[in-house]
Amino acid sequence: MRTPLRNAGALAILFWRADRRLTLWLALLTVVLGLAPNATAVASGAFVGSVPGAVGHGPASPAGRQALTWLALVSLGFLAGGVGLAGSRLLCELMNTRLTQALAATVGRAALGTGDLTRLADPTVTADLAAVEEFERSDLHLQTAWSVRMLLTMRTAGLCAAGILATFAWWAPVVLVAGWSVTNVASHRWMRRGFTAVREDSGGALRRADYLRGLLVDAPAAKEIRVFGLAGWLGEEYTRTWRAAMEVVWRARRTNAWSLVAGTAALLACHGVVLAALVQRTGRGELGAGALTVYGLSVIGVGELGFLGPPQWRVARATALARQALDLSERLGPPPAAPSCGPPPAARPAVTVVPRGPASGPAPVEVRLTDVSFRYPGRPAPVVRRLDLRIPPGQSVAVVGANGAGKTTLTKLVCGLYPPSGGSVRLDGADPRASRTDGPTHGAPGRVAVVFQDFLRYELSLRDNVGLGSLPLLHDERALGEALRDAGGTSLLTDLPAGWDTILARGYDGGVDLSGGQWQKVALARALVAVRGGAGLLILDEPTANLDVRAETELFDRFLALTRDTTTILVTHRLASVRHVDRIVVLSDGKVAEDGDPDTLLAAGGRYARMFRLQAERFADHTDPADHADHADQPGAPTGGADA
Ligand SMILES: Nc1ncnc2c1ncn2[C@@H]1O[C@H](COP(=O)(O)OP(=O)(O)OP(=O)(O)O)[C@@H](O)[C@H]1O
Repeated sequence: MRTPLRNAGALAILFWRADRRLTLWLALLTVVLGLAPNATAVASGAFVGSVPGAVGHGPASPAGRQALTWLALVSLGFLAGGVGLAGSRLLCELMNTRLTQALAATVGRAALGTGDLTRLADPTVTADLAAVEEFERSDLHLQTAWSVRMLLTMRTAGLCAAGILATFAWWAPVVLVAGWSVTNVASHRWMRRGFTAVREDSGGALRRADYLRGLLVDAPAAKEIRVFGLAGWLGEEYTRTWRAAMEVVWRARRTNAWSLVAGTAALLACHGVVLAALVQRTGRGELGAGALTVYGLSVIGVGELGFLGPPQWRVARATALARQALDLSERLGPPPAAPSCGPPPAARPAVTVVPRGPASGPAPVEVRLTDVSFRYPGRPAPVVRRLDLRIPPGQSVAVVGANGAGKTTLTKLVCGLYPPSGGSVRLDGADPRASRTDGPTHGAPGRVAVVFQDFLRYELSLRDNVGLGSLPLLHDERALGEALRDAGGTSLLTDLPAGWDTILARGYDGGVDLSGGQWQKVALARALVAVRGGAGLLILDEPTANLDVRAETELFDRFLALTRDTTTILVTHRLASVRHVDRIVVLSDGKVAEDGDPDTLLAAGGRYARMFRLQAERFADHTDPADHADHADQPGAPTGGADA
């Protein structure tokens, strides 16, 4: 019993958070609509009781007028019920919109509120987030307010009917409620087994089935699936997985069907006892036609106390989800902590901070990692081991190393996306995970701009895709245009049908998808906008994989020139592309293997020099590795890794 009550409490909190006034109005309407049918039943009984007198003495007689008054009250009761229903439908629609927003805000803020990604990697959190998201995507949540209102109205009406029936015999409502309770418990048990099976036994399989179905219908997956001829296999795999998941639910329900039968039999028996008593006392002349009508309607009315149907199931699901959503927000910590790198989330409030323009230039950030170790949650071995690195403000550093050396992990730690397992990461002396939610800098642009390998491709306009680097510059077309130009994407603006307003995704009116290289330019432009907006540290983590090495070199050089006053970290495995950085850091096995300026490292003949020569010598018929190092990406070619 505690769990349903806790869940109901969670939904009540969500209602309250969503809109207090609307909640109060709905509560009032719920009570009125619950009382109305009982008042109508009493008026009906009185009308039936007054009919013989009215027939005997005529409609103009006092008895006739009394009958007509009762009839008018019955009609009024029906009318009030109808109007109340229409009104509550309207309020419920409004409430659902507010609830959707409250739920999204609760879960969204909770997810964003995590200063780092550690807890988001927790499988239980992922499962809860997926469940809430699935609920939001389903039609169910659009019926939540209506279902809650309906269920509470039913229960109010049932309670009122029980009170009326108690005036016939105190035990009558008790017997009926007992009958309904047995049925209720039996049905609840049957339902719960189904839900438990979904959540605990087949939740993973259902998510997998959902993922497989997504692969079948999602546009981005369509290319590979068609080329590899996977559609048939995927279709079968989806059906098999879904059936296997549902079989668990069906089995749970089949094996518990006996409880439904027993519950129904108990309910029939209890009704039989009360109806028999009513008939008996009517037969003895103790009850008139009016009283029989009222009590008969009350017997039916008490059913509202225990009736199980779609509203109850929907409310059960909504309350459970509300609990999950609140649990999530409690577990994930206090919202909202602004992420410390990358473009700020679109939902962040408008900023009041005056952005630093390019004229003054953003103050470059000092990066300092002291004795940093890091292990991914659930992974036994550390990926970064006791690493020390100081990057003075304004320096440009290339981080190089073999696949899996820990380059991306290092950038994530610098961004504060994960807390180090040991040691400390400081940007200008501050923890990059520190929240910026208080004080006048609330919503200020991040001090770190980053473009990851798997940067975000927002299904939004070109303007948003570029401008989200710094919200204050979102509508500054000049700044956005310059950033796009500097990222080499000016032609995009002229080629796209609606210019800045073109949605960068198919499936929207006039929407256009971009090529991989074009997307990279957009992402780079976004980072440049962030730098204009005040980011003093720019990290490019191989976002240039789609470019050949010459284009990558040109781009890096252009970026280094553009961001001369910004601390810059470039991650790449093509050493020729980063010849013009101030400093090279070679990572190997999560540690700094070599550190120095490119010329010194090359002259020293160590690991970096070997890597550089290997990449160059592989194409010995050419003299400049920059001309050819892109071929190093070919199968079998050295990756430029420290162990190459
Ligand atoms: N989210 C994660 N969870 C668990 N392990 C991870 C995660 N991300 C990376 N790793 C592991 O950490 C190690 C370092 O990965 P990282 O991506 O930092 O290497 P990298 O040097 O950037 O490699 P590449 O050049 O291939 O991009 C790898 O062994 C990888 O499998």
